[in-house]
Amino acid sequence: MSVSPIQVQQIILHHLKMQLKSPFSTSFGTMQDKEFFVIEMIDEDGIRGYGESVAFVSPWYTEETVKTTEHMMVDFLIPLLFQAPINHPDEVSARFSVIRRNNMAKAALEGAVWDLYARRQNQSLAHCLGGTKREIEVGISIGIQPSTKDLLQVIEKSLLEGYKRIKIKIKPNHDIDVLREVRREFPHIPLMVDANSAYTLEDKEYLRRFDEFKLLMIEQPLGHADIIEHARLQKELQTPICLDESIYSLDDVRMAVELGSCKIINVKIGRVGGLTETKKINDYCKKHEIPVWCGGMLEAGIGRAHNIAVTTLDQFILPGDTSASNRYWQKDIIEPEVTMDHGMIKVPTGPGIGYNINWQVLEEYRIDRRIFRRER
Ligand SMILES: O=C(O)CCC(=O)c1ccccc1C(=O)O
Ligand SMILES: [Mg+2]
Repeated sequence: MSVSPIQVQQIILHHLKMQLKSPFSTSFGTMQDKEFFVIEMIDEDGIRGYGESVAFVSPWYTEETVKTTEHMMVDFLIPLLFQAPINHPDEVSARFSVIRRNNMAKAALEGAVWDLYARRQNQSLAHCLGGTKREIEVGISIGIQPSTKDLLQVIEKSLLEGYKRIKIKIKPNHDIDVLREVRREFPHIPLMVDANSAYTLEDKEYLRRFDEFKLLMIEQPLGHADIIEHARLQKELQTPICLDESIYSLDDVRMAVELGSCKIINVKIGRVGGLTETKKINDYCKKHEIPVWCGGMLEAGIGRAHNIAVTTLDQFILPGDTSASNRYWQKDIIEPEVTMDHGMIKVPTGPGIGYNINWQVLEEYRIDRRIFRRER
């Protein structure tokens, strides 16, 4: 165990490209694979911490991309980390605050600092964050399927596998008819929808019809940056609105809660800029009795492990999108892989993220590697 400051000596960016087991479709389009960086961070004692970037190749979900992530890390954020020792990972977001936004780039590096810190303490990341759960509940996010028949089959299979709640992606002309059939087949399952910003306030009357399906929530129906119109919509809906794309920070959460724009928050570590900001959102939402859950970005094992750790925080009271490794991957880059049993994932207790890197698999998927050293 070490209480001395962390001096980051070396950062290696492993650029990976992994094929999804099956394509994932949303209101924006279809993804066949995931490209991202594994961040390997090494301190003076040779102890290593790992992070994973979550931005996609194209900026459909947020403005960040794989390329902007690399640019931000290489030209701005990594130099800031080398500049001075870090007493505690909570300092990293403050140090990064001289750079505007680019939250996913920041979170990827900050995640590696947290893992490194936890490993130096010989404690689990979940413990270092203040999380207490020993296992977490797992929901599934099901992409838009070729037909409703396919969707019903995927739902059936997911229920048999034990998932605790079902989320389906919707878009205009692929919503109420689909929901009617899903509810006919599965009248009582915990069900929610995610629109990824596919509607506008002009659809208000139409969206009110969703209330009859007794959904747990409707995720991000309106504009990706909108807070005001979601507040107008929430007043008209019984179904709770959950914000995803609109939430970049604790300040956004505060505005949304104060204006009544949503009743539930989806937190993605990358979108809000890291684990420290996630902790703050957890604490604020606890005080204001707003349920929180952890969203997913089709992460490989390292990102998945960070999601598991953060879901152990006390206000993460709804099942999230973080599933087992085999939900998306033929082979994951960690060992052991993340597994699910009866809709639950056991939180690892080993140091840091609690999983080891499977280097053989990682190297199979690696398309590039860049090494950065601190100048003395
Ligand atoms: O299973 C996952 O990792 C999350 C799936 C998902 O819903 C999603 C996947 C990619 C981009 C955005 C979203 C979303 O939550 O809106
Ligand atoms: Mg979403």
